Amino acid sequence: MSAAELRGSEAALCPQVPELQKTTVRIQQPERVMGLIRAIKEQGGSKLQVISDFDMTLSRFGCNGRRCPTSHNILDNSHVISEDGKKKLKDLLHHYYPIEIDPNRTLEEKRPLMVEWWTQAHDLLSQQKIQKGDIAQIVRESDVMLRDGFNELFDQLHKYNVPMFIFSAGVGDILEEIIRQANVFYPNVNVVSNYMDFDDNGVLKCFKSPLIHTYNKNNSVLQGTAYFQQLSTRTSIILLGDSMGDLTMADGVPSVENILKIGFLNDKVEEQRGNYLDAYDIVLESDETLDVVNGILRYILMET
Ligand SMILES: Nc1ccn([C@@H]2O[C@H](COP(=O)(O)O)[C@@H](O)[C@H]2O)c(=O)n1
Repeated sequence: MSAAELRGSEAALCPQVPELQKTTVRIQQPERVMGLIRAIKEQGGSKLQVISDFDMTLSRFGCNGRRCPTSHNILDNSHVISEDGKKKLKDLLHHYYPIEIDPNRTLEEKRPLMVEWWTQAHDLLSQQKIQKGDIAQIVRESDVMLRDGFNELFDQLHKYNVPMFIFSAGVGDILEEIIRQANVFYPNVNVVSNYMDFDDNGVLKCFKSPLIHTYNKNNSVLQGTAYFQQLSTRTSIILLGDSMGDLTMADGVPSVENILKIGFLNDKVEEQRGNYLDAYDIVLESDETLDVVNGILRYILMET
């Protein structure tokens, strides 16, 4: 259902979230979505947690017709990578990215190929003698942008003590630096991602395991992190993602009562729309903002 259709019907059920009438919003089951939002509000902020992907979900996919970099791309394009290294990393991207987003391949087919991509990219990066001390400058010099409205998102969650779990197949050291430089790395934010392993001289030697790629973002890589167990009372979840792999990010959470899945559909919109609408409760098409997420949170967290 388009936003225009929603405007005349189910949107009226939830006039408190006017952002749902944006033209970028698509919802297959509006009544279910409104029911979920109301149920999460009834449970209150003390029962809520947000689980989010980072690259192309909290960060922007594009700006003025140009692609914005992922946390891997930030490193790949930086001054610390040799020309030969840059070429090899770009070749990998051009080969594997179309596979990652191909709606005609199964996740079973994609998984081993994603392991190949990440492993080769991490090996190449580990040959580049990247210094830990260079990370802040690399991020500062990059074209990365967080989505419009990121300040309100992080500030609201911090203000109401809502835990935010960022589960990313990107590079943890880079994404942490991005949110640090944006001044929103609050104590309620926790990150699980691929982290670099530096030697005693602060030079990158390898990446720590487990390797997290787009399609293993689930319990299998969270074993050993006690994070979700500590949050067993947080039974309402808002999940934010941009790929079909992000849908399993909450699999390790015990006793989930309500989960609202919001998906950013950034690329190959026409081809992927059907799958996204089946999988996500709310789909945001080519929307570079966090307006809808902020609107829903404002409604849920506002004191009545
Ligand atoms: N060498 C690589 C590997 C992956 N990417 C992209 O990073 C994204 C990270 O995954 P999330 O699920 O956390 O968003 C992924 O979508 C890959 O396209 C890359 O740019 N370079």
